[in-house]
Amino acid sequence: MLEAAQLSKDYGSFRALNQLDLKILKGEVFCLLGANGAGKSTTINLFLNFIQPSEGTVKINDVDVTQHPLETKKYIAYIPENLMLYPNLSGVENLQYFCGLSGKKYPTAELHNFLQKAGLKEDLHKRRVGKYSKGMRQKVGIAIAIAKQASALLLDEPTSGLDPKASNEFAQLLQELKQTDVAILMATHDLFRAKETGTHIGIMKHGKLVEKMTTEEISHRDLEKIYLEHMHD
Ligand SMILES: Nc1ncnc2c1ncn2[C@@H]1O[C@H](COP(=O)(O)OP(=O)(O)OP(=O)(O)O)[C@@H](O)[C@H]1O
Repeated sequence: MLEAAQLSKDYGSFRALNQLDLKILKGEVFCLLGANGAGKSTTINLFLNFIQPSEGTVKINDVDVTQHPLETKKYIAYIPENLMLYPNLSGVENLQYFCGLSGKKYPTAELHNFLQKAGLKEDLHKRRVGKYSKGMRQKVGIAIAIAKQASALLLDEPTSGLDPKASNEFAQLLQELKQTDVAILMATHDLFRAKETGTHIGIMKHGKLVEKMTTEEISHRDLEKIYLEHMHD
């Protein structure tokens, strides 16, 4: 579970995040929409303990991220816009390395199994990651999340720059992960994917969550309308 309560972040006199209240349960995919600079990455970075809150609390599985950063890091997997992997190592070697960092050691066959589950074709497993496309690298990120048995997944614009097929595949993987009781927070500019993939949608503006809804209760067209209305006023 991901939880923010009255969470704010100030940079000097500038408030980048303003009193965010948010709860994402296991099996939920919360898609955070908003213009550039709205505070989406700030929110994700607070969950990751990359930055410290100015006010309020941020918790993962009921554990305070600021007070217990090492413990909460064990629960989470993070896929940024450009996942940093080692270009000279293969997909399976990268996976092995990142599993090792989180204290997990798997037999090689198991590592291949995780990559397979993440949708990476077998002939790519042993190829240098430097030759991978962005979509393939993102799949290694998903494999890391699966191997780590992460209970929370944070994604910052993971599909930006992916072609529609790769983006669709990525969305399907998230659907599968959702079934495994992971709480997912994804910052995105893609309204279509947010509606398709998310269980919940939030719209952020000037650091404030100005709208929160379930994807069930809203059509694509209405979502776009509500989003644009917020961007114009
Ligand atoms: N280290 C920093 N120092 C000062 N201001 C910052 C810092 N990091 C972020 N900001 C400001 O905080 C605000 C929120 O930024 P944030 O990166 O969270 O936006 P975002 O919604 O993720 O945008 P994008 O869609 O462009 O990724 C922006 O105005 C940004 O300039």
